[in-house]
Amino acid sequence: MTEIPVKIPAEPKSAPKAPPKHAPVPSARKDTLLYLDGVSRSFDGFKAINELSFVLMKGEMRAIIGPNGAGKTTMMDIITGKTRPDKGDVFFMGDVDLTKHDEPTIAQMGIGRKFQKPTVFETQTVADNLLLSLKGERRGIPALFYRSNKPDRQRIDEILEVIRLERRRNELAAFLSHGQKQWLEIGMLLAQDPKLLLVDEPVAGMTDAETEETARLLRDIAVDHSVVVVEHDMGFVRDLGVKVTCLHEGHVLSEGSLDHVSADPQVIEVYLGR
Ligand SMILES: Nc1ncnc2c1ncn2[C@@H]1O[C@H](COP(=O)(O)OP(=O)(O)OP(=O)(O)O)[C@@H](O)[C@H]1O
Repeated sequence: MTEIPVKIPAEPKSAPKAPPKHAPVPSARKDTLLYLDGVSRSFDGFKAINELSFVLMKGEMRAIIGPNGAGKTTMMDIITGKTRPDKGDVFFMGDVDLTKHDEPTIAQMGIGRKFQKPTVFETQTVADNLLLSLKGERRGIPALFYRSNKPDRQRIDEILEVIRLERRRNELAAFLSHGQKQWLEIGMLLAQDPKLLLVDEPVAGMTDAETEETARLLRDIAVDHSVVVVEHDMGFVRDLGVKVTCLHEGHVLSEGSLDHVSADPQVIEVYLGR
C-alpha cells in the first residue's frame, strides 16, 4: 500500500516579541504620583517657575508654603494643565506626561483641584451638592430628576462623615458657614474619586476651630488619598504634620519637616523676613 505522505507543518517560528506598550518607568519616577523635574515657565520674561523639581510619592500628603509670588499657584496650574511649562518634565503616576494633556483630560485622569474660594451650589442641599459631583453619568442631571441608588447614597453618607456635615445634609449649602462650604467643596472633590487632591489655601477666612478641624479632616482624607495643600497658615501646616516644601522664586528653597524648613537660614531670610 502506498503511504500517503503526511505533510507535517513546519514548526512555527517563534513570533518576534511585541515591544512593550509603554516604555518602562525610569526608576526615578517609579512609585511617584507626581514627578516634576527641571520645570520652568516665564511670563513676559519673568521666571515664575524656574528649574523646579518636585516629587510626591503615592499616598503622600505634602504642604507647600512660600511667600507671595513664590510660584505656588503657577505650579498647581502646570500640574492641572491650565498653564503649559516652557520646559521640563511633568509626570503623573510615573508615566503619564501631563504636558501632553489639556485641563479637562487631566481632571478626568484623577487630579482634583480645590481653589481658595468655595464654589458650591448654594441653592442645592449639602447632600445634593455631593450627588451632583459623584463620578458617572449623573453629572449635569438636575438633582431633582436624578434618583440616587444605594451605592450613591452609601458613598454620600461616607463623604458626609469625612467632611463633618452629616447633620447638615438636608440644608441648603447657602446656610453653611464659610468653613463648612470649604469642607463641602472638599467633599465634592472626593465624590469624583480623585487620585490626587490639590487644595489651595483651604483655611483662609476660617475660624480657629474650623482651621483645627480642617487639619484633622485632611489627615483623615490622606489616609487613603494623595494630597497637596498650599497654605500660608503655619499653625495649620504644623497640625497637618507632613513634609513641607518651601518655594521661592519658582524654585524649591527648602524641604523637610516644618521644624527643619523653618530653621533653614535661607527660609528665615526670604520667607519669614527676619
Ligand atoms: N498669567 C500671568 N501673567 C503674568 N505674570 C504671572 C502670571 N501668573 C503668575 N504670574 C507671576 O508669577 C509669579 C508667581 O505667581 P504665583 O501666583 O504662582 O505665586 P504664588 O506663590 O501662588 O503667590 P500667592 O501666595 O500670592 O498666591 C508672580 O510674580 C506673578 O505675578
